[in-house]
Amino acid sequence: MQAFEAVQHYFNKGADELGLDASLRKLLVQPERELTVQIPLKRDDGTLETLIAYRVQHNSARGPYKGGLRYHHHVDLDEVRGLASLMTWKTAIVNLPYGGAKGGVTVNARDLSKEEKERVTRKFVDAICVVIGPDLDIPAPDMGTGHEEMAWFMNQYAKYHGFNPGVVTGKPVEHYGIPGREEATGRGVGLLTLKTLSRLGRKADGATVALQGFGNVGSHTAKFLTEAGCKIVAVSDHTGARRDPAGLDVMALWRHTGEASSFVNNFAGGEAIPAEELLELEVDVLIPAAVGGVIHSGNANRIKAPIVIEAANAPVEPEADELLYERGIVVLPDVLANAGGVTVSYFEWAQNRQFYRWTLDRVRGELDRTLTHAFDSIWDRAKERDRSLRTTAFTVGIERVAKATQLAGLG
Ligand SMILES: NC(=O)c1ccc[n+]([C@@H]2O[C@H](COP(=O)([O-])OP(=O)(O)OC[C@H]3O[C@@H](n4cnc5c(N)ncnc54)[C@H](O)[C@@H]3O)[C@@H](O)[C@H]2O)c1
Repeated sequence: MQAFEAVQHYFNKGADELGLDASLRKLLVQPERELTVQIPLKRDDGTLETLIAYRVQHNSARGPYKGGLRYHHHVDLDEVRGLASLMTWKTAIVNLPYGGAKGGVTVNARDLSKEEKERVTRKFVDAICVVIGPDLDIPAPDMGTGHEEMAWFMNQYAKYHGFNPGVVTGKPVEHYGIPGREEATGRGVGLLTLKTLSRLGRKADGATVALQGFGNVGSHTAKFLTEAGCKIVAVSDHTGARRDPAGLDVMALWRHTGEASSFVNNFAGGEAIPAEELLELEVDVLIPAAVGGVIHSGNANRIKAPIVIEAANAPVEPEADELLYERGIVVLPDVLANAGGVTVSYFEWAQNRQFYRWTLDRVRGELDRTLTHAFDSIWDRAKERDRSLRTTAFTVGIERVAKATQLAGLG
């Protein structure tokens, strides 16, 4: 199933719960605006390459559009559309005053030098700056982008519209960013993993975890869960996977992938395993934190973990989601599990608009409170109505967006 169709599938299940009529469904499903642009990239060797980039603004009923920028070679319009609509439901589910958007450039970020990345980012801003702004659409990091790209983004935007740090979130802390944004998505994933374990009567201490992806989200999730007493027994990235039933040395892996800029395949700890095997290990918790579509109808019946936490966006395909639900496997959906990033982005945006600084303690406290509230209400409602966490989360999000749409009128 294509990315946008998959989100529509989940949307329809939530809309069915609410008895939403067909005309309102159509309005809420269609993106409000889609932009496809070209990015001329002058390579370091002087050659010219033309890249394609997208910004999809899905819905703004509850506030300015909000969503990340992805630099990845698989990016296409359908994927960006799917991810943009996912953001609409995510911001509504955690009750942030935002709509949903997403952007992306079809390019392998690892093939670009730092200078080339900067040129791509600035050209992207040149192409989309008319539809971006602190009250209009606020990008953030996603796969292949981080705080450096956000700093270039803000700087380039200022050349058109003047200084305004609230145009983008995920900026460096020293440059109008907020402490705790870098760790926020992983911290949120970790926090909600602990809550899921606790609601299922399982102990965090000694719980075994397999983690796919060791980028921003995966590495911070691993650190948080290790500190909470969990054992990260397997980790993978795009180069390979390592396993140690006694628990991998997560901080050594941090140094290896961070300071040493290396990859999982040549990490000295544990033993190498085929990357696909990681998903099928007998562990307490499986956390896909890399790309979409990794759990599908072909491998869903081989998943042995009783808990799957969707740290990545859309890692479980809809057919697989049904199979896991039938087997009693608890899936914490992406729209809730990885909402920590956009939540702290909201704090950063609010801080920028007030020219005020938050402390790390305050950021963490408010993040924990926001996610706990969303998690508890969705968990309780799912149990009361005997629905999956995903369908319940979508129901809550759709209810809020539909209400805002109706209250504003169509005038
Ligand atoms: N960064 C955020 O704040 C944020 C917020 C919400 C959701 N997400 C989602 O989380 C996921 C990861 O984002 P990120 O920011 O950590 O990206 P990143 O670019 O920092 O890291 C991606 C990681 O995934 C690995 N990877 C890529 N392909 C793989 C494969 N086929 N198998 C195993 N590993 C693979 C990479 O090697 C890398 O370790 C994405 O789905 C993203 O949309 C990110």
